[in-house]
Amino acid sequence: MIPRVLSIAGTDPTGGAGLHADLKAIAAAGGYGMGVVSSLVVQNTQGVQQVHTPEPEFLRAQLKAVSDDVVIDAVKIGMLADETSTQVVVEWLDEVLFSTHESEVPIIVDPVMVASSGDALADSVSHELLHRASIITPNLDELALLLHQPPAKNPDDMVKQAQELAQSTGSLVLAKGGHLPGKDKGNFLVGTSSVIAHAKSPQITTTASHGTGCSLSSALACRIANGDSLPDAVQWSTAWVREALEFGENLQVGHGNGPLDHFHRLRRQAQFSLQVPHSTISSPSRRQAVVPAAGPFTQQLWELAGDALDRFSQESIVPALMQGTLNAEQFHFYVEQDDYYLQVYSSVLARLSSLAPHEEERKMWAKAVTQTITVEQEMHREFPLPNIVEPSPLTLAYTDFLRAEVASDYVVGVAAILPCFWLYAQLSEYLPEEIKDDHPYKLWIETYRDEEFLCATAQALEVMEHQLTHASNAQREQARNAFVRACSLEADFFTQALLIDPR
Ligand SMILES: Nc1ncnc2c1ncn2[C@@H]1O[C@H](COP(=O)(O)OP(=O)(O)O)[C@@H](O)[C@H]1O
Ligand SMILES: Cc1ncc(COP(=O)(O)O)c(N)n1
Repeated sequence: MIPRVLSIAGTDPTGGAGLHADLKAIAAAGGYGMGVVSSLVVQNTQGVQQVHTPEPEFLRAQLKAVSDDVVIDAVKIGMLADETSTQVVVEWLDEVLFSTHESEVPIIVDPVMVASSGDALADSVSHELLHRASIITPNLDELALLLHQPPAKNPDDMVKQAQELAQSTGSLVLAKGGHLPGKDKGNFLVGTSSVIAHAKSPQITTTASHGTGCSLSSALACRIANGDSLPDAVQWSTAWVREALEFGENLQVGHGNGPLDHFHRLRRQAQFSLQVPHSTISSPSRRQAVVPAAGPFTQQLWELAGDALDRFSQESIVPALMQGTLNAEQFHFYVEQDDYYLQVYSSVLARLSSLAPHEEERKMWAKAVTQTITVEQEMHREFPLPNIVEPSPLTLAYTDFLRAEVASDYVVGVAAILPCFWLYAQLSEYLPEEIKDDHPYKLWIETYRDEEFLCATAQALEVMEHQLTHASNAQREQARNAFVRACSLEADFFTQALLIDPR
């Protein structure tokens, strides 16, 4: 079922806040958005210029038009400019929504009073409305205003105030930490006596903050209507808003505080590289290899890795992994897939060892098998993994590809396995200079400095160079193709975790 979510809110002709933001947020959260206009607001990213609030009958008629026709799975209420508008909504909730809908419809009230530009949008939010909310989503200042107290200065005080509001209204309160000092801008879902959920939102420095609160509460309404548990819905919407905030400036909308990129995640998912044919290499790599090529043949391969390396370093999990901001669920997925991959990878290395024409090469591949098994055992010690990992379609495509290439020809097999050494070795280039102790992936990324692995990569490159020097032209062509395909799969392998909806 696709949740049908109604937003009752004011407008923003620049599309970043109010009803416009709500509809985008609902769509991004997987729902069908509907909108009843409470006030027409002349505003842009720099501020509010005028507010026109239609007659109460007009608001009533809009609400009736929706509820006469559509089953509503959740309601998000934003700006209500005056007491009369609030009264109309309260009556509609009591007389229509609560009486005609069999199951309880979640009502998320965002007590909008002041726009992020500092302009007033409503004088107050009536307790009559707050009492009817399932969840109220005030920011720091709104929470303080509702309680007639000064704004909280730290998360603990914010939670205490949220608890007070929950007690006086009987509703849950999502206290939003966007304006808290400190590095975490996360949110707390609070009941009368306890914290039900906390979702972290590590600070992003951006001017694209217009409509953050509207978007968060709409996404929350939609995820609850979707059937998510409350903690899951809070996690999902907080992580999604943060991502939309992170990429908002790219939209280049307006000269003030611009909007979030509500559809950044969908855009990223749509760009997933499996759609790009492997043969379209547009930018030969000019970057320095951490482990240098072993001669002209491997140098040519390095240049062919250009596109994949760009994706690997910019669009995969690598940047977030290095910064420590990668979502835990995405990291876990990556580690699981890596575990499956390594099992197949070690069997492919073993096969190369059995095919190698010289004793030295046989020993080298066999040593790589042992190293891989050791890494895998360590992974199992450090990170709890299920006994049987289900490979994703992409992981399976990569591992099946390696199995097929190694079965066709030794030289081609070496070319297919090479990106796993070479691109992986490149990871040490992206390591932060200092990995702080509170970096959540410290243990993991420190292994990227492993000298033994860099040494094994140099040896694999020697083998490749030697084999290509003595190969036929047909074999070289096949080997190049296998290498480019494997580079692309390696980059995809590091990108696929981002396709998961993080919470
Ligand atoms: N600078 C930021 N870095 C990370 N997350 C942020 C930032 N600003 C806002 N958020 C997220 O957006 C949510 C809503 O923002 P907030 O400013 O608190 O609300 P409002 O837009 O109503 O003033 C925050 O609770 C937080 O989850
Ligand atoms: C119609 C309308 N509703 C709400 C806001 C608040 O926006 P923000 O989420 O940035 O506080 C706004 N600027 N306009």
